[in-house]
Amino acid sequence: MKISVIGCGYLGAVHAVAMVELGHHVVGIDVDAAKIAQLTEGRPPFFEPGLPEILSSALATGRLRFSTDIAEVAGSRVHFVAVGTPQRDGSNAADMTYVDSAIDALLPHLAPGDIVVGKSTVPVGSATRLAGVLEASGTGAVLAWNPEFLREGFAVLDTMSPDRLVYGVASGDDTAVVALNEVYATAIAAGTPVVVTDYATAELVKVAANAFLATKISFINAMAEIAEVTGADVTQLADAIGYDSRIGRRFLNAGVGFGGGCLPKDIRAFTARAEELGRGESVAFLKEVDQINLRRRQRVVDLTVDALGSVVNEKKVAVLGLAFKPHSDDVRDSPALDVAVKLRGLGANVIATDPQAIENSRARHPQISYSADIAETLRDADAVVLVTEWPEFAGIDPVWAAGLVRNRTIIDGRNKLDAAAWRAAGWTYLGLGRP
Ligand SMILES: NC(=O)c1ccc[n+]([C@@H]2O[C@H](COP(=O)([O-])OP(=O)(O)OC[C@H]3O[C@@H](n4cnc5c(N)ncnc54)[C@H](O)[C@@H]3O)[C@@H](O)[C@H]2O)c1
Ligand SMILES: O=c1ccn([C@@H]2O[C@H](COP(=O)(O)OP(=O)(O)O[C@H]3O[C@H](CO)[C@@H](O)[C@H](O)[C@H]3O)[C@@H](O)[C@H]2O)c(=O)[nH]1
Repeated sequence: MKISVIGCGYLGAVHAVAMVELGHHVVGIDVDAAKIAQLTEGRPPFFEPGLPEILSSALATGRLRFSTDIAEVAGSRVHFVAVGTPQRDGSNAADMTYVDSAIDALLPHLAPGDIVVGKSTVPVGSATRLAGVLEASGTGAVLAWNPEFLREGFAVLDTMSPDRLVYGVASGDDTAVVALNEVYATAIAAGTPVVVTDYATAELVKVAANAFLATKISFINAMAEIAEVTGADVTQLADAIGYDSRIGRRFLNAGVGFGGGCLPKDIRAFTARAEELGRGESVAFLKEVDQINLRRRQRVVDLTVDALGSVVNEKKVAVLGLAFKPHSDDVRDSPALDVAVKLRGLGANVIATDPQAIENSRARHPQISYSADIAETLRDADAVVLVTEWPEFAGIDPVWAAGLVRNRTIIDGRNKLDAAAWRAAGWTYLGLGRP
């Protein structure tokens, strides 16, 4: 099938390439000429494990091309819209301007029978409004909403083998269902469940899933706050409640909290949309989820300041991690980068390292010092803070690290280190929600 993908960021680039792997012909469109040039040369504009390999093999098939010219979508039957929906400036709501302009740009190039498929995460009600725009255009194209659930760091795997597929379609619209079943034929044949529903349910499935995940993380972080005043150990608590299969152990890792380009902005946009709908109270708890999450960042900062004896100025703090999670270079709303920025703001001499996220961090926060070298980062540090649990950091030998720093204090913002081993090497080890 001939497919277009509008928006080639973290979601769209992976989606475009994966669709070629599934046997389709794909054109990827983006307004960012530099991104399109890199993709055309086979260089992903961001770090995603496995993407360089499948991008090269997809380009080699001759069935993948990238362009800034939206007219090149002509001839495609299915048009995926994967542009950003970031938090709007000065508000919690989602910024829909990129989706709106992508749809407007598509209109002149659509033909009867074309399917426009939204993948971006949008406020509930958007698809109905956009279906109206398509209908009024007289192009004969129809709209479906097919939210995406991929995780960064596992984006290729999640796109090729999703847990489920959700299609939001207009009542009685079989054409979109048939077309999407053809697009995802390989995954469906492998047993991926398909939920065919209305627009509103599809839109809500996406934000409800992220709201649930964010709530689960803030729940365990709330328990960490209680553990901190009672001497309990939140990691053992998580293990013990996680054995209950109704609860499950996944997403119960207490620490510096969630970040990224999805969970934080999606729970805020959901709250804003519910308020617009007059149902703010139904999801008011998500504001608490957000607050608990942000308090954890401050907790790491406070622990570090205490460890420095409250005199932060000119003290050297080594920050291990900048990306919002391992296996990603994404620093959007990253708790790790936020902690580094806050400590720098208090006057500390912050030096931070990350296997992939230094460039993105430097572009946003040049006031911080960066090093690609772990030893250089640790050398003469007055305190060490681990905020992204890259395997490179979890594997640091505490005896080796002890020989580099000025003061052996480590704040483990992800509860990933072996506390006993670090203490045995002479370190003051401070976890979150752990005695
Ligand atoms: N990143 C993820 O893991 C993920 C997963 C599921 C859903 N989502 C959702 O997918 C959407 C995209 O997220 P992302 O992380 O890929 O964002 P992103 O910022 O990485 O990518 C968006 C891309 O769209 C391009 N763009 C903007 N306007 C355009 C236009 N009019 N025409 C063509 N291209 C345009 C931008 O230049 C950019 O490259 C968001 O709604 C997000 O919530 C993201
Ligand atoms: O127990 C946990 C699990 C995760 N996190 C943090 O939560 C954030 C989000 O992690 P994750 O959900 O793995 O990353 P994303 O790539 O942002 O994926 C989420 O957001 C995407 C965009 O909407 C969805 O598609 C995915 O299904 C959803 O998991 C990261 O900062 C993690 O460090 C924790 O603090 N504790």
